[in-house]
Amino acid sequence: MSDYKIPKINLTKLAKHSNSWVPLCNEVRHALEEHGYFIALYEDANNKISKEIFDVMEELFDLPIETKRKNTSDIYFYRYKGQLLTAPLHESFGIPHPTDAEALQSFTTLMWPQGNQRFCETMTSYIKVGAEIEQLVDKMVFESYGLPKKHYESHVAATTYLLRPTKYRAAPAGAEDGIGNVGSNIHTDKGFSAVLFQNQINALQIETKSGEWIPIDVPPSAFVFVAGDAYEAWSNGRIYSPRHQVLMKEDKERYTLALFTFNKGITDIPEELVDETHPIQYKPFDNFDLVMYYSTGASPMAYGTAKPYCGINAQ
Ligand SMILES: O=C(O)CCC(=O)C(=O)O
Ligand SMILES: [Fe+2]
Repeated sequence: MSDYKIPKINLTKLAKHSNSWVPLCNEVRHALEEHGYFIALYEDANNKISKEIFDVMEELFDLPIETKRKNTSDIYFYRYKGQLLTAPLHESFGIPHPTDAEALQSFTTLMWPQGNQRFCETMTSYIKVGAEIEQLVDKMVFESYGLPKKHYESHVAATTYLLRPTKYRAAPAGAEDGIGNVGSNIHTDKGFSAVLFQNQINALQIETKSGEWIPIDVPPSAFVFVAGDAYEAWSNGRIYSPRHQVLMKEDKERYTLALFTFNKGITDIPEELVDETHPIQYKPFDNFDLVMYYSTGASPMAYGTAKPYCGINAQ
């Protein structure tokens, strides 16, 4: 591997008026423009995320298959996925609007009609921290671009969350790399952002702009912030939505909690992000329609959807 350095940014105890705020905003923006992701260290989360988080995930995935399949939705990413031919190690759920206590409760009741208070409380401990990180990062990106406040306010008003608890089984012994050990096939994310929190099993790989695959070594209790296709389009192509995949190399199962954001309504490309060196590249777009476009097979899984869906002069 080249001398590539995984971007790591410490977001701990960031006071908006401290001297480090502006340089750190620039560092966050730079990481997302150059790498499309960064490892977020966020010690404010210490002791906030319940120690039982991966225990309740195990309990969720141990439910009978008929129960798990009750997690349905018209939206592709919002439902249970498992027993996939192309990613046999993968299983995941979609919990829409998890920041809303009632929505989380309704998922919980669907899975455990008798109730499961521990699941709700434990998940909430992650959702709060994940949303805090996502909001902080977005604020930093918008500020770093010097955008008028109204842009950030309308972005916040349009943000919706989706939590995907995901389990990857360990690959069978002797599994071939990229075939038998696939946890997630090569893809880009279709929303604005993903905040990932994993048990201590590494398996995520992210592609650099120059086509190199980097295995992401995530320090314990750190997060990975990944930009998606909607962030790329919104930023007029400045932010990079990296291709990534999950390849299971250790003989232990892996759990990830992925908190995604998708914007509702029409997202405009801020005119401040268009200039001579960055001519307009994307049309205003509907993030959920982009998801629909992708899920009906109009653009291949292994590539970004921003360009084909709302790119100007798309090929
Ligand atoms: O499990 C991970 O680390 C990544 C998951 C992922 O890429 C996704 O759910 O879109
Ligand atoms: Fe992803």
